[in-house]
Amino acid sequence: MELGYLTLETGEVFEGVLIGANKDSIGEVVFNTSMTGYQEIITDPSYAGQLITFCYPIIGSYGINAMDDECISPSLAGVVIGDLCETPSHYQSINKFSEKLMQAGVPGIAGVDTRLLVKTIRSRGTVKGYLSKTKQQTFAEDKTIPFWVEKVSTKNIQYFNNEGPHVVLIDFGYKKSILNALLDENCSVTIVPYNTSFEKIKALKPDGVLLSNGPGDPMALKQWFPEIKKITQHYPTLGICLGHQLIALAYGAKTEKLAYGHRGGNHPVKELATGKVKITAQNHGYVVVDESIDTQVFQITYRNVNDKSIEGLKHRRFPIQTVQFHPEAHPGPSDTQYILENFVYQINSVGDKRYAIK
Ligand SMILES: NC(=O)CC[C@H](N)C(=O)O
Repeated sequence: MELGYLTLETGEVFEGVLIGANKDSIGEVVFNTSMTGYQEIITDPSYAGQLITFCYPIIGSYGINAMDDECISPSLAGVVIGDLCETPSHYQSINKFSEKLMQAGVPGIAGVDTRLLVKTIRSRGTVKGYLSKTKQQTFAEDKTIPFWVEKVSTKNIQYFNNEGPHVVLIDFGYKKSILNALLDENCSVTIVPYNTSFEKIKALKPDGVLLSNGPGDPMALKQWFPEIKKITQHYPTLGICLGHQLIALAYGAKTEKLAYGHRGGNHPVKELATGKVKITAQNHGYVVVDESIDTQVFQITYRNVNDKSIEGLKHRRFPIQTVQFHPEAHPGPSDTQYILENFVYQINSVGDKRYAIK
């Protein structure tokens, strides 16, 4: 085992042993508080370019299975973990965590005092980190921010036929479990690249449109806001995470970066209509700014219980709903899975009622 270092741009150095792909890596150091679901997390395209620190102390204990990948080629910058388990025990396990990283070309560092690292990020805010065999003395001033959505979005249109309503899924870096949730609801799904125009989407004759999650700053997609607005005005629409932010921006709202983001499977969110609190899966660094919402146009439907930030919106005239959290719940909890079911129900009620409602 070779020693390695995670150097933060603020100067702190964390020592550990290198695991996974043998390469240096630079990325935004973020942390995730989920107690399970490391496989789904490392394959979630929304983490593109980020170094994920797992708060849960042991990673790898139930191995890697054949079903839970969220994408084919993981795009995260690397992982930072406490204890690495190299002897997984689960009847569905086909691989070890460290082998999965190696195969995916993702570097990592284990044996790190992740509790101290998370405390550091919480006091400093999200910082850049450098993962390497050596301690990094200085950080090169690299001002170019990759356009991650373009890197992870599909290049080709993909079709999934089913008996139910036809949903166009705009891929900003979609998680496979969003597609699976739609297929479970009997939908036909067409996955299209992030930059598909309104006219092209219209030609596909959708019954509804879903704007997916995805990596990076939503403002990187500024030039597409007018198209997004047009699309949402023509079809029942659901926006998830980045999709939620893009719809808010397309209607003139603003987004801002959180100090250290919301990432984990235990984030409480209040449904304002009922006062009920749902425990949600989250993974985002940006939020929609409260004061920037035109409340004549959008109703705020959900709020984060911890910091009161906006977690959901509903258009007052058009059938548009958005959520900042992840209703596909992969990894869980599944408290808000009904949002995807309601979306399909809404498509059926808005449409020509051809389809039986489950
Ligand atoms: N999961 C997502 O869609 C993340 C959205 C966006 N990239 C953010 O960090 O806020």
